[in-house]
Amino acid sequence: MASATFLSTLSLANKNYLLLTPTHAYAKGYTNNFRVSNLPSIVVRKEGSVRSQGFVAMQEKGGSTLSDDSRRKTPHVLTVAGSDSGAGAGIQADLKACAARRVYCSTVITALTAQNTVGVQGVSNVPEDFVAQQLKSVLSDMQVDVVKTGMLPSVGIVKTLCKTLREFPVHALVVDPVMVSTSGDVLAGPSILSTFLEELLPMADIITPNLKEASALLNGMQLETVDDMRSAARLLHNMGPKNVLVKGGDLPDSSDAVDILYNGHNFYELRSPRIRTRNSHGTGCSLASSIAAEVAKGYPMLSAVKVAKRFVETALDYSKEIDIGNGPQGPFDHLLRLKSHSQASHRQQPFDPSDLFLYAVTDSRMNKRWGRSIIDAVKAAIDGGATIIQEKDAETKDFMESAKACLRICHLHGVPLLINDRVDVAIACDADGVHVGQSDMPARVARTLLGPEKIIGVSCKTPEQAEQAWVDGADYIGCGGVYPTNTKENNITVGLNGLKTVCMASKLPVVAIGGIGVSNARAVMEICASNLKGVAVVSALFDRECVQTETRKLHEVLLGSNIGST
Ligand SMILES: Nc1ncnc2c1ncn2[C@@H]1O[C@H](COP(=O)(O)OP(=O)(O)OP(=O)(O)O)[C@@H](O)[C@H]1O
Ligand SMILES: Cc1ncc(CO)c(N)n1
Ligand SMILES: [Mg+2]
Repeated sequence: MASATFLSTLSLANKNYLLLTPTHAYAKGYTNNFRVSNLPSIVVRKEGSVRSQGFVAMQEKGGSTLSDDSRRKTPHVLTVAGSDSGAGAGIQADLKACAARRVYCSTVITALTAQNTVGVQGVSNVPEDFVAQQLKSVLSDMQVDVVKTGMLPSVGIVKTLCKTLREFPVHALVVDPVMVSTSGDVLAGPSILSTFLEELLPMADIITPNLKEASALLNGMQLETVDDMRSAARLLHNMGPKNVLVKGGDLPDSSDAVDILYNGHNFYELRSPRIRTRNSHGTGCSLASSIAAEVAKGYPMLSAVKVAKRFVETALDYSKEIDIGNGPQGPFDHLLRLKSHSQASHRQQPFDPSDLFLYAVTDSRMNKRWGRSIIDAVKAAIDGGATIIQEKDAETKDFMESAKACLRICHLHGVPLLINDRVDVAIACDADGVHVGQSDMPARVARTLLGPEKIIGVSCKTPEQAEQAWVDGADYIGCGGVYPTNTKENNITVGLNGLKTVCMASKLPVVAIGGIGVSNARAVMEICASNLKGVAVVSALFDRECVQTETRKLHEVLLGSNIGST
């Protein structure tokens, strides 16, 4: 480990990183973005985005390998909420959701509720000074990344919380402004509204009201349509939180579960099919805790909300058969059936759209032609500056072997590995995700199989396909062929215009593909769409004698352009 006052520029593959120790991160003022007090180190990318150093094994300037795996920080959420004796919502839901998302969760209990599937039979608030004592116990000792609030039943408790948070600042604050349970019982009365609005909301990184709560915060405004939800999100954003998620679980006559996320610049309409189930008690608490969990892992807010929503949807789907209690709303299952999904507490590599910068797609025929193994090809591409790798077309048996070997190399260098088409191979080797074409398994089905956090890319040629990719939960779009190519037979060329049309039509990040190389990469970038994040290449890297040299040349061209920087 580098010395405590060490600050240096590291070169990893062709990327430059700054290695900052905790001392320096504080000194540099990065603590607002990332809580680093017991992180051994953080990596700050050249472009400025900050990442926790989860899987680090990197080459230091002097040549020694830093391996911090054993000192990895556990992501930590503190929930400040009420207990639900039925254990579907409140503290109990938060603990289960965080456990399912593999994040540590500590608890400050604000109230006890006697509650079941019928409704809330009683509430007993925890005395204010004892809430303060619990907060201090946790925050003064444990390294909390994110505080998530649920039921805050009195003005005194809200004020105590705000005061304590000013004393012990954390990386992020997720506020679920719980007021009324779905059964209609009051959990926090109207008297707390003004303190919520004046003190708590302005401190929040995100607030997650349901329709009734959004209406209560907005003086009884009627909310019945998705447009109303957008207006509410904008008005709530004016009250100070950085992000607003208006949840539409209770939207009448909607076949989809629609939520609106607004960050002050963009609206994101997040849709998932409405799961027909009685077991939906606690969805709100679980969603907010899952958002907190993903933010604690280092996800940006939009990704955190998307992953959290997918998790709630999957859990609802898996809970349809549960039969607990006699009331109208049963609890859902956070853990039991979800265990089949990846057990990792850290994603090896949270998806960052800038990873699409130089996207290398391997090709077994070309490797054969040039007498190199796929492993050598991947190593050379990464050494040349490739930022993401997609492994393509091989027989299953070889594919598994080579995918595992490539994964090790990729992860050593912080480069994600995606598998082309084969969701089964991606699952079997725990790759970072898949890329599917229009005639492959639909992205929505791939998402169900892969779980909420894996990366899914979809090939799209039209705005309609791009829209479907978003609806299906894809993370990025591959658009092309931009130019004619020999790699893919009978592939329709969309040209620069087609590429631009798809970029303009979608909020998803886009990588351009098809006939791109050193000579024309610049022209591709110059279409200047802010969501065009990079180029994907096959022949220009792998149908050449020296993969590393070709990758490096392309890397230089891309660096010289303004790709992804707008
Ligand atoms: N039947 C459903 N199918 C799919 N998603 C749903 C369903 N019901 C709710 N959701 C989703 O669950 C999340 C929580 O939303 P909801 O509106 O239910 O919150 P809430 O009313 O605060 O929940 P709670 O029941 O815990 O009070 C949202 O992302 C919403 O879209
Ligand atoms: C304790 C508690 N918190 C939150 C909710 C909202 O679902 C609930 N029903 N109970
Ligand atoms: Mg609800």
